[in-house]
Amino acid sequence: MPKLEAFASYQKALAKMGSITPERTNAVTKLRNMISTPGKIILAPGVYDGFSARIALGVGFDAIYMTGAGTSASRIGHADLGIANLNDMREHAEMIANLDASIPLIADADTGYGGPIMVTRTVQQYARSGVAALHIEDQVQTKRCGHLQGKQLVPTTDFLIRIRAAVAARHAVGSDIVVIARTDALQSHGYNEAIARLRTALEAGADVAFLEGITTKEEARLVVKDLAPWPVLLNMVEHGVTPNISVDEAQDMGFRIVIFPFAGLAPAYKAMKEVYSRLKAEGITGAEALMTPKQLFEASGLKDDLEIDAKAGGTTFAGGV
Ligand SMILES: C[C@](O)(C(=O)O)[C@H](CC(=O)O)C(=O)O
Repeated sequence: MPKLEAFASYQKALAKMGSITPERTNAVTKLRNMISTPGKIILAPGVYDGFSARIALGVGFDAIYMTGAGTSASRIGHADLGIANLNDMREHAEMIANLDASIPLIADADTGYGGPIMVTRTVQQYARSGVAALHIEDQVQTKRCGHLQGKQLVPTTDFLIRIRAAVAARHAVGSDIVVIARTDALQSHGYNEAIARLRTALEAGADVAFLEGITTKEEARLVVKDLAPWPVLLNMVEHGVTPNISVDEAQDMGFRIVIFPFAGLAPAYKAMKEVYSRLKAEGITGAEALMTPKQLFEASGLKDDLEIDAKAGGTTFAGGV
């Protein structure tokens, strides 16, 4: 391969890993372009760690979604109760965003992890880490999953302060990161209050609205209509409080983004539980249908890594692995 061509391909491999900036800007721009494409719906499956992200990236989606619930479960082994902090979430998001920096990562940012100064740090750190969009909500700091009972909210003014801080923060770092305003007000304050909160947040500069815990298809249709022309995200937590709405249905309703937070975590739980239980009971995993170690590593970017090593002139893996 001529030297220049080899260098370009080396740069491309590095860019894919997020080591240089153009692809990162692309992910945000790409996401913004998709959001502004009329009729387009962005489907983002939930990923909760590097492996699930690799698998989703391999299947190929417009974007991927880093679930806070899944991050909490996989990174710190806790339920979604506001236990994962900014550092846990940001580090996780940075790793995931840079597995393939050309695919936009939408990441959960919970409450923004404190007052306006913390929200500013959150947005700036997420943006610098390569995250393309983040959502900030109006629950109290000791938050809980939006599909659990007993949620408590901050007053609208405090929610607005969070959103204002988020919008100002992205300008300050020269980022175009997409700010998604999420309200959890539906459960305790009702539909009208929830819509009013979202409208205020959008008027303050948020790009996308997220009504958490939609309980009926009628409500789903209504939120899109009531907030038009602003883009609205649908959180498709299966077996939570929201009825099952397929991607096609969500598109017909006019949603612009749909996330399936537990698309990876729920089946992973079931599969692991079964195999661990079989191992304990029978002394064998029964893994006949599972992959070889090499195939598993290929799912984790083995080929890309070997290519980087070889292109840089490394000889460690020259004989194959
Ligand atoms: C979207 C969400 O914030 C997440 O962490 O993925 C959760 C999902 C869940 O715990 O059901 C939420 O809806 O609060």
